[in-house]
Amino acid sequence: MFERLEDGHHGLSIVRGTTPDGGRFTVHEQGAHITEWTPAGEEPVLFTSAYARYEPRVAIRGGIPICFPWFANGRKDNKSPAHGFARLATWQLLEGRENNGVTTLQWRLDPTMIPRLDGIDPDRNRFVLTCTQTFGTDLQVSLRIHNTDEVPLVVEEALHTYLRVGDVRQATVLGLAGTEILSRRTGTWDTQIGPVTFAEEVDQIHWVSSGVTELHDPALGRRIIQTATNSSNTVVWNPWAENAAELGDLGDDEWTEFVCVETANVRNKAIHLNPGQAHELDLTIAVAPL
Ligand SMILES: O=P(O)(O)OC[C@H]1O[C@@H](O)[C@H](O)[C@@H](O)[C@@H]1O
Repeated sequence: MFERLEDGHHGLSIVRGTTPDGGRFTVHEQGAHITEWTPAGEEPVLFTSAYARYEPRVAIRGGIPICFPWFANGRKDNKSPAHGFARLATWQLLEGRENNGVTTLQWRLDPTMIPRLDGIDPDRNRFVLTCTQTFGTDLQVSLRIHNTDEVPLVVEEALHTYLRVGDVRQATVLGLAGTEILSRRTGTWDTQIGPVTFAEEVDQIHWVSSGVTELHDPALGRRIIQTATNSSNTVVWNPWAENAAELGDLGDDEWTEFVCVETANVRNKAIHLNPGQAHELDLTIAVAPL
């Protein structure tokens, strides 16, 4: 069961629903942004800040922001807003349906739907972005970009998943050993040895070949398994205490409660599409006991 609530949450429109087994989800139309997913019998899987701002054209801290058509400030570090405009735009709900205990929502965005885009991205191409979200015992998210222009299109993208943990200091991310890493803090390259652990700020882009990561969370006694298809990068981020204190939309202690493990195609792995071509990025999130 789901319902669309116009101005349903601090003046923003949302789709909110439950699955027959008792799972819950919320999606904000701004950004087609999943802000809650709680499968039946589980703690919430996604972290959303208690201090998140819910205002038109302001990014929501938590959940799954969709970063598009650039990541951070873009490949040349000269774009704003950070992480592109898709997370600030109001998407159109194309369809919602329920089938065999799962709910599927399909969203659409094209550049004509974004106010004042000329000031943000004067060089944009025409494209259609579709996001399909399926809520059941797993969560599936597909992001499809279709180049509807007559010239090639190059875009970066990320599903910037904020995963909720009991205590980041005990958490580890497996599945990235041996990958090349670019530190966004220092700009240096390295190779990941063993699992990613957290003892200070972590902000790094991995170049991956396998699409499977596992976040181990001893404090909540669970694993969050993410399986990605057509993704060449995984970004791992936790701001740690000092940086968190500078983020007005994050509580001073909330940095302990999440790890971002982001499914992405960025930098030299940006998506190149000829006219008429399409690309689909797929992610499945599942939870299991540790
Ligand atoms: O504050 P924002 O724009 O949502 O970005 C949050 C973080 O997103 C991560 O993906 C970046 O690697 C970090 O550098 C950044 O700080």
